Amino acid sequence: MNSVPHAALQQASRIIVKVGSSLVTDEGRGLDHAAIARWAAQIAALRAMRKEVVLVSSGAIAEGMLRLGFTRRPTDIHELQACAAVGQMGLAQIYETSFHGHGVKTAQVLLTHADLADRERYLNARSTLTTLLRLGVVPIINENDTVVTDEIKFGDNDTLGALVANLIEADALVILTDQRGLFSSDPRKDPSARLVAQAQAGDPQLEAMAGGAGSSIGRGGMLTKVLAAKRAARSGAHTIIAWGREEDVLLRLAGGEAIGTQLSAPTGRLTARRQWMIDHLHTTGEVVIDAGAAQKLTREGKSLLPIGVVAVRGEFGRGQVITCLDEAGQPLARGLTNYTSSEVRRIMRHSSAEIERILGYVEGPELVHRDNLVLL
Ligand SMILES: Nc1ncnc2c1ncn2[C@@H]1O[C@H](COP(=O)(O)OP(=O)(O)O)[C@@H](O)[C@H]1O
Ligand SMILES: N[C@@H](CCC(=O)OP(=O)(O)O)C(=O)O
Repeated sequence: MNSVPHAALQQASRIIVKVGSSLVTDEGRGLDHAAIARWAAQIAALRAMRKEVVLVSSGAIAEGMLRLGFTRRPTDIHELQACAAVGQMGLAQIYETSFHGHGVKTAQVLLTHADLADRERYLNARSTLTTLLRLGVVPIINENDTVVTDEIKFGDNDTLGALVANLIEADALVILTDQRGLFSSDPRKDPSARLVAQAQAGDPQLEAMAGGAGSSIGRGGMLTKVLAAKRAARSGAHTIIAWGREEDVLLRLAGGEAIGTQLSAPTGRLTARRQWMIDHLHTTGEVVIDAGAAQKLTREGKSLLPIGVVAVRGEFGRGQVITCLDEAGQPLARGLTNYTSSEVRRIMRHSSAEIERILGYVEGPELVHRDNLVLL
């Protein structure tokens, strides 16, 4: 056991756990009920510690191949999609059953890269996932293989895990795989390979160490995991790569034990988000706010509510960066808007309690939440 503590999971309150195909399907032999039951028990225990967990599970294609009698991975994309559709039924069923035993509800969420590239869908996916978490549900995510073609396909679920970590601003991404972590070279090929216990996510040396998938079941190998860690770090999430069959791996990580490889994010989440907004030089929309709202934003660290808005300039969509100006036209802040320009024109000068009556729905009481706001 490594004596250096891994604080990432101990301190995390929102965690993405990704499990690879070879683990889930016992190297393609079929869904590994015992292993899945162990992860479900651990995730239920993490939830009892008030940690929110999202599970990204691969294995649909491998399980579908088995169920449909393919002995080799099909090369035809539609056969692969058919396998994924069949196998996904098995995944949904086994996760639902395994978590049910612990009184935990699960939800199936199938996503494509295009869903997260489109701002509107991105925001919807984010709202759905955070709502599920708030309701105490464990979302089980996989790629929506049925509708993807090569160019819009997530190459792998490691990337999907990182995108989801970015999407809901998770604190940690745990990638469970069939090796004990990242080694200095592929341990299947190099018996002298050494485990890397800790490194900075994004360190270019890691990419040189990581090779492709060592089995015919997995897809991305270690390279996609190292790149996923780099991507997750952009929103401040630390990544841990560990062996999924390690006893009580999630619970021990949550206890601060060093298991596998920790790839730390160099900057905090808010710094990264705020940097992104500051970098956003050209905003298409502006809102003019009254003196009271300006005071709340600049002096009291509060969110911007629709009641403080006196004018809307330009057109903007939900989730876009807008500039907040005072009544003299001085830019005060920039932030991500929860409402479109036409919605703001209808709800400005109204209290947040009136939003539902005016629009028929509520995206949130704030026009720009404090966490999504940067002062200029
Ligand atoms: N530097 C490395 N350290 C550890 N494993 C590596 C390395 N380079 C390549 N690999 C291979 O990556 C494989 C894990 O990736 P993959 O097969 O895609 O698993 P998963 O299905 O869990 O995503 C390992 O079995 C191993 O053979
Ligand atoms: N959506 C695919 C995921 C494929 C994939 O990324 O596999 P892996 O490299 O094992 O995580 C499936 O469920 O089979």
